[in-house]
Amino acid sequence: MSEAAQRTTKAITITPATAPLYGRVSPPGSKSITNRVLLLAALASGTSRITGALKSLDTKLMAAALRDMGVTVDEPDATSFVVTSTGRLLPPAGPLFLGNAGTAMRFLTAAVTLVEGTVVVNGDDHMRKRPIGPLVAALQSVGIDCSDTGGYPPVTVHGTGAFGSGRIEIDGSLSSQYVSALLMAAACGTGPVEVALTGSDIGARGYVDLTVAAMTAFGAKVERRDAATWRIEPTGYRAADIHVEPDASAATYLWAASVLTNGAIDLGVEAEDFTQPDAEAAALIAAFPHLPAVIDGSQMQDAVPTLAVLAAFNETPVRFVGIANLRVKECDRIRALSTELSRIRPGLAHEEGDDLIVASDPALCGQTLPTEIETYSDHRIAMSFALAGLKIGGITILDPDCTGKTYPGYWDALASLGVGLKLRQEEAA
Ligand SMILES: O=C(O)C1=C[C@@H](OP(=O)(O)O)[C@@H](O)[C@H](O)C1
Ligand SMILES: C=C(OP(=O)(O)O)C(=O)O
Repeated sequence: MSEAAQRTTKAITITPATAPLYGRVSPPGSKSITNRVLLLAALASGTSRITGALKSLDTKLMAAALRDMGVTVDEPDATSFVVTSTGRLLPPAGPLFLGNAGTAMRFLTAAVTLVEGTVVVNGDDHMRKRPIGPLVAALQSVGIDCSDTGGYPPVTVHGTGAFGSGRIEIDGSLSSQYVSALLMAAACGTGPVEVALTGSDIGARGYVDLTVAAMTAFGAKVERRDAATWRIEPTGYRAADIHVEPDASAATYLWAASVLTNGAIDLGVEAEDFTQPDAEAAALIAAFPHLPAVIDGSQMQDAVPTLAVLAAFNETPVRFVGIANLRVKECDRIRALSTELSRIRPGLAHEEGDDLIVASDPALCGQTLPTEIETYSDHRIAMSFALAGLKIGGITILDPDCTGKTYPGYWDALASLGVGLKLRQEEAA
């Protein structure tokens, strides 16, 4: 956080919607796809043009890290990157700083094995609490000289300029990003690489599918041998021109705002046209206020905060299962959702193991319950609880700028739909 930001505290209070929300809001480009194609373009020799891209903190951190490794990343407009590279990453002058951008941190931890030299990959205080040990162990298992800090960042990698070849096993249960990271680096191997899952099944398989699709667009050859194994040929990557689809996780807030206010927000893209896993949440959101009694969040993890806040206004309670790895996202989201929902109304949500149960209370609509929502520097907590403010008076979101991680224009988007927002900015004590 900048020094100036540390001196001031910001908060936004949402005015409940008194009429259905109608209008057109285009979600920003997909964070997951943008950070994949930025890296793949950097690993390709030539010039790649990326349009429809997300410009947010997470993608700016990825772009900056690539520039630190000798890649030319131009930004001709608000939604484009033009990446020119030799296909080789050069040793950076200092540690790579990746904030709390999980995709940048995990993807680059594997990619910098392709650098001839030592690279330190680090993040902010929040990132240093997000596990990376399984990915480092997998890299070590194929002879890559790297180490983490007690299973967490910073990671130090002594790269040799190549990824090697053969079979690499990875426990992806904590993060599918570990799998994606290995797959993308593997195409730069000295021979075929086989990536095999160990441990329990991974959630968010849809993100691995995103990775394979992005790799293929840049000329890689990936064969899925079975549900837990991929074979990657040592093709390297060729430059490509890519148009990034809108962000499906960002779309969930707009879909939820539509159903909460009985409105119709036009996103300019249909749910079935997304390739990202969170688009699966569209059907559930459309079922509101008759959400099912149990929702398995494992394949739509980033939509769970949206769905959990929606569940507070559902006709019946909802249990969220398959969400254990929400504990190691930007914050412990299970704890954050339970705590902040119950801050609105005691007992509105609680944890049972790694399940989240939302009691649901449609009578909350129309009440005024002044509540300051702690957002834990988590963009999805901020964006999700803003939805509660559409139905309950007095909902204030603390540190609203944290939405800049993936959706800098979120508050402007709500305002453009006629949502009343009151900004409070105070000099920090
Ligand atoms: O691969 C990706 O782009 C992502 C994978 C998911 O993380 P994990 O696989 O770490 O759960 C998701 O939560 C994140 O927002 C983006
Ligand atoms: C978990 C998320 O992002 P990341 O893991 O890329 O930091 C997210 O965007 O919800």
